[in-house]
Amino acid sequence: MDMGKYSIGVDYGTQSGRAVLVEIGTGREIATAVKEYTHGVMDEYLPDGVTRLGPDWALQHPRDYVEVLEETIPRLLRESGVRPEDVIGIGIDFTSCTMLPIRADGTPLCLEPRFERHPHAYVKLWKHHAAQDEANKLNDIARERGEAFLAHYGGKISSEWMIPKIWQILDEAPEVYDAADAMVEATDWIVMQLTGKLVRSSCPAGYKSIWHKRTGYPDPDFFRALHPRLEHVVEEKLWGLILPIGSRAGELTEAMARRIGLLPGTPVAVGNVDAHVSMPAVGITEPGKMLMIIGTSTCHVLLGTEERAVPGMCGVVEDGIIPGYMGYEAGQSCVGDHFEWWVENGVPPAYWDEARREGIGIHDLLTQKAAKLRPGETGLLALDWWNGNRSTLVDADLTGLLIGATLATKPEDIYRALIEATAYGTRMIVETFRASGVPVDEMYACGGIAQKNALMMQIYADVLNMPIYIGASTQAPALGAAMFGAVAAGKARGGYDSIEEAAREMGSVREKPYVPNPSAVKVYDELYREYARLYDYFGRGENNVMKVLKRIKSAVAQEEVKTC
Ligand SMILES: Nc1ncnc2c1ncn2[C@@H]1O[C@H](COP(=O)(O)OP(=O)(O)O)[C@@H](O)[C@H]1O
Ligand SMILES: O=C(CO)[C@@H](O)[C@@H](O)COP(=O)(O)O
Repeated sequence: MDMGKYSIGVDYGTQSGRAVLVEIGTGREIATAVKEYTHGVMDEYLPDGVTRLGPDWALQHPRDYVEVLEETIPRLLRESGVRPEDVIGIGIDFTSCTMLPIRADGTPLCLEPRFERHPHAYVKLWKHHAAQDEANKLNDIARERGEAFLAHYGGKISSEWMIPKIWQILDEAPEVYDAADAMVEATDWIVMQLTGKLVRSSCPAGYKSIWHKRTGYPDPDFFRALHPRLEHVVEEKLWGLILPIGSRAGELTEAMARRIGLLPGTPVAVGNVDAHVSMPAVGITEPGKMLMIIGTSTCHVLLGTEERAVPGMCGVVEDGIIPGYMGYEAGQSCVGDHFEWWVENGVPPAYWDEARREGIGIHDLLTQKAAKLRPGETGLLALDWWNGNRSTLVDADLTGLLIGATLATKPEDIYRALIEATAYGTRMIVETFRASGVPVDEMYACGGIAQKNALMMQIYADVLNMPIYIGASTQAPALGAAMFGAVAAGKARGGYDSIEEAAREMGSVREKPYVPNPSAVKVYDELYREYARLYDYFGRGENNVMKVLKRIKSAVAQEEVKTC
């Protein structure tokens, strides 16, 4: 074993935490460890198995996040033989806005006996969409008041973000709101567990908490207009130093060092977000190159030189991704989740048997079968809104649509149509950026699915009519987090002084991109035009049937709760 220097990155995804130990200088991933969350995503019941959650809820358990550290980091050290003194830094990235109410010392409220059966005391996962009413009211009020911040967020604040989630807690559980000394992003909370102090990251603050590098948070007047008790929400619940990404949040405490096998005093980077952190891991540090991080959902991140208003984007934040640039984000709320839904609910036993016989996963079986179909052959077209629309409509109340099914439609036809729908959704986002004056010249992809599903990447190349470059790492977010860990350590300790330097040495893409096939491009152009018509028809108010159905469903659910 040579005595190089190493950094650890921990990527907190939707279903698991993944840690990598990376060699400084080469970006070589020496060891990887994955821990599925013990409680997974809680969307029906609390851990007691009886406390029922409402529609659109999605919670997590904060203890699972600490377990990830305790299990994966010692495993990395054991398997690699790397000495703790050669680990010069740690970086974290997380899904976002994944948030929780805590006491001032960092204790999550859900760990207190008084609150363990209280849904609002748990972590609200990014895809918790039950704050849509609050998001709608917030957007109406912000529009009426002519709030300038709306332009930084594509004209709408999403129900996935911090302020609607805090407001939902206040509306539905004022006792939890009162007991919370702070509301924090999970990325900042886990960094607090490592360092013992609360430091907020400028990245989620900028994208998810309406914080701006130059102007700070919105005025108390705005918050008072939402709810009188929110007037001082910033001082009361969002306090804490905000540091830019790329800085050091602090050092590993004695207590945590003992639990995870590293040395106390190891530098810890300011927390980051899983999408944004991936850009340097793919080696991107300049404008015009859009990166798709494809997993449970997809995030699209892009650098620009000017702050433009792009309708329905998630946001533009100065220094939000790479210092010195405007960082743009857009996204799709379900991509892998979309395929998972189909696999779990629509695929007959015969297909599962076949996958077992062949010794492959069900996704691989469906992908193999779908790959035999030509573009257009299924006769199907879908809208990719099974978990709402994150960009460009920013509406969690939109739902899925499949059109063209017949008695001859097969499971792989639908699987392919769902893949194609996500590709059209991405094309809609790319076209919206371009139409708003933000160039998108090249496309990149990373994340679990980009690595696993070649058919899907080929369909994206064909639908977008652009080559798709794939990040070389199988764990791009964790690699990016490790790179930020190395920057937190700094050159003097064997790391880097800037993320650009780290990206040059440690970030990379696979040699061969997926290239568009001209005959497929032609068919997909025609199908995309139909997709765009359906998108406008169901998404921009001409036909609100999706919302009507949701309203009826929610009324029935409330009726059921009353009669229980
Ligand atoms: N071969 C595959 N093709 C398409 N989707 C897949 C495949 N294998 C798994 N998935 C989907 O990928 C998602 C998990 O993505 P991943 O990037 O591993 O995790 P995360 O979203 O937690 O970061 C799941 O929703 C699953 O349905
Ligand atoms: O919204 C963001 C980042 O802004 C993501 O954290 C969220 O889409 C979840 O990502 P994953 O699908 O779990 O990779």
